[in-house]
Amino acid sequence: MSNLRRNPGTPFSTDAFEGLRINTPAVERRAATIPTRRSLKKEWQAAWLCNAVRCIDLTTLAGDDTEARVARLCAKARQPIAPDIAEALGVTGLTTGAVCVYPTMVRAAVRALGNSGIRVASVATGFPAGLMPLPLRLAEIRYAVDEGASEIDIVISRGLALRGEWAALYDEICAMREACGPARMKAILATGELKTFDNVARASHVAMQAGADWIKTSTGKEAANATLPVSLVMLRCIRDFAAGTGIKVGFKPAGGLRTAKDALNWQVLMREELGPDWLRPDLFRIGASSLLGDIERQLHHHVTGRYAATHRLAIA
Ligand SMILES: O=C[C@H](O)COP(=O)(O)O
Repeated sequence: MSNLRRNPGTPFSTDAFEGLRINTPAVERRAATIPTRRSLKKEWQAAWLCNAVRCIDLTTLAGDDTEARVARLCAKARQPIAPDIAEALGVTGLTTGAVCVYPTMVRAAVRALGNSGIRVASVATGFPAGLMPLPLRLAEIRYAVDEGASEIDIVISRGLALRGEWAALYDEICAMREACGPARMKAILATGELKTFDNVARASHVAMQAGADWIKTSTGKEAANATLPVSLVMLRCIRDFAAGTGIKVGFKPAGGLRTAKDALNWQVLMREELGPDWLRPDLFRIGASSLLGDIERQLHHHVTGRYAATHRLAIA
């Protein structure tokens, strides 16, 4: 995975989204075709599922998180599928892309992951609501980076987006990007709270202009999480931003992704909208706390012809 790719950002400009009007029925029609576009069978399906594992931000963001739970999660990130299944698939060295935790759990994750190369992502900026004074949100980013996080998942101020205060939103995200220092930044738009696709598109552009390395749909705590239509809107913005600036920004759907079929659908969407470059972990992450179990189940079925007993799939 490249450590070098960063989005340097661009000056703030409303040109990219001023006259923008998203055609909602067209977005919904196109998104509805995604699950039907490719029939991924047998070896192909197994390969795509292994790629999904590589791109997972294996997540625990619960009020009762403990260092012991984070250590178990990290063990799962290091060995996401059972060794016998990995061997039968001819896959070696498979890990998840990152683990994603609260700031106070970063140190435990760094310790548990050692020199595995798996990145530690931390949410910050008053996740999930972001309703804290800006200096405190920036201090939280710095704390997580000091603890060892190499990726920071910030939440945007939904109020600024809902009021159309795009320049103020840009300034805030720029300050967050600066506070991240060397850590790469994912900007969570919380699309379920932005009301319209037009707002989702505008917030996507503003976050990319402000230097987000990935744009991310949801915290997993909103009433509406990642959907294919909202993802399609964000991917079209990523495509336009890349066309206009030459800068490739990554995408992270998150929240409510639980099934192997979800993992396949989102990869098909990425492939169709942005091409194969965007199927690598430096440009694509799937944020999920309970997706890996079903992927493992499907891989087990692929190898053995039967589904594994639940106790074999103890976590995630
Ligand atoms: O960033 C990741 C999300 O919090 C995960 O949401 P989830 O628990 O619905 O998978």
